[in-house]
Amino acid sequence: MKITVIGAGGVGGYFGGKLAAAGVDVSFVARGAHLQAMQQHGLKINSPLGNIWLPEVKAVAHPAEAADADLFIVAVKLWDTEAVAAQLQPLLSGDAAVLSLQNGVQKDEILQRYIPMQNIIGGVSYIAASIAEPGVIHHGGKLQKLAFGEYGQETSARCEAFQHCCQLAGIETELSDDIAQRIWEKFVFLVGLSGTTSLFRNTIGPIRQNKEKRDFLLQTMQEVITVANAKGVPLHEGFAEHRLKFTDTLPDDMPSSMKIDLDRGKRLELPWLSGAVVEMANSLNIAVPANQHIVDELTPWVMGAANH
Ligand SMILES: NC(=O)C1=CN([C@@H]2O[C@H](COP(=O)(O)OP(=O)(O)OC[C@H]3O[C@@H](n4cnc5c(N)ncnc54)[C@H](OP(=O)(O)O)[C@@H]3O)[C@@H](O)[C@H]2O)C=CC1
Ligand SMILES: CC(C)(CO)C(=O)C(=O)O
Repeated sequence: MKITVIGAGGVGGYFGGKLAAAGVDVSFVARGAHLQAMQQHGLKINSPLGNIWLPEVKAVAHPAEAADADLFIVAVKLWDTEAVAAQLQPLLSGDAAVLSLQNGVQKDEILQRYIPMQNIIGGVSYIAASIAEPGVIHHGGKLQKLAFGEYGQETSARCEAFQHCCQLAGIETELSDDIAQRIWEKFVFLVGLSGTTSLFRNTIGPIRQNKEKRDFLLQTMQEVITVANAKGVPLHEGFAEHRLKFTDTLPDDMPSSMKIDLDRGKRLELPWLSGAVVEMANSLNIAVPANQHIVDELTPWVMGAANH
């Protein structure tokens, strides 16, 4: 299977790098200093699961330069989804697949504006990773899992082929027959973690150890469940507690990707995270005060520090 990874940052650089290290044919679409570094020195991944150095990787500036892929993995920030979808539109032929590993419950709707539904595979990624410096990915903790699957279909040869590649690379995978549900399940946890770590400007450890902040984290996740249920996505009330227990298994120093963006003065994915919860809740006449508070407090930073 030939794979083109668009966005070689925390998610794309890590998972693409692991696949390339296992011998899978991977091309990376990157930009700026990161692209230059990858072209000159390859890609490094520093990970508690073992460091990787790929001295030579295929790194290009545009998906058209790596268009003969069976699978395109989208791993740019949500701000860039639409631009990438437009770049991909003329390149897709036959059953070439597009798999977004981005966060949130709206990414595939954005892709669908440009890409036929039959080309889209649903997916979700669990990892804490970021670009440490151009050409270098830092993986924090040991979490590294992908769930993916066809929408409305049990499985497919292309999903099975990708699962095989992930298995070769030692990536934990779940080939899901209900990927829409898995995306919402991740959304519950993600909105809690991204909202609280950014709001309190801290990693998960001190937040979950403080009763007030822990309660706030739980409430944030409960609100997502209320919205999900109102939209017909079945998540039981106890699921927030379940996810809170999951956060207890994470390393103390784990941030969220949005907290890292906040620290680095970059744009925040807030509009698709707590922002989306508030928007959906408003249209359903539901109160989501915890998520509203997160949105109110972080909105001044949403376009990055330079615009604050
Ligand atoms: N980081 C994490 O731990 C996790 C992140 N996610 C989600 O995954 C998605 C990606 O996040 P993350 O990996 O953190 O993002 P990063 O910012 O680390 O990486 C994205 C990379 O893509 C580049 N890029 C953007 N647009 C293009 C383009 N058109 N062509 C080529 N390169 C491009 C960016 O460049 P530039 O910097 O110049 O914009 C950047 O280098 C997000 O939706 C995030 O929420 C999900 C799970 C975990
Ligand atoms: C919560 C986490 C770390 C889990 O993968 C994540 O998706 C993110 O911070 O973007």
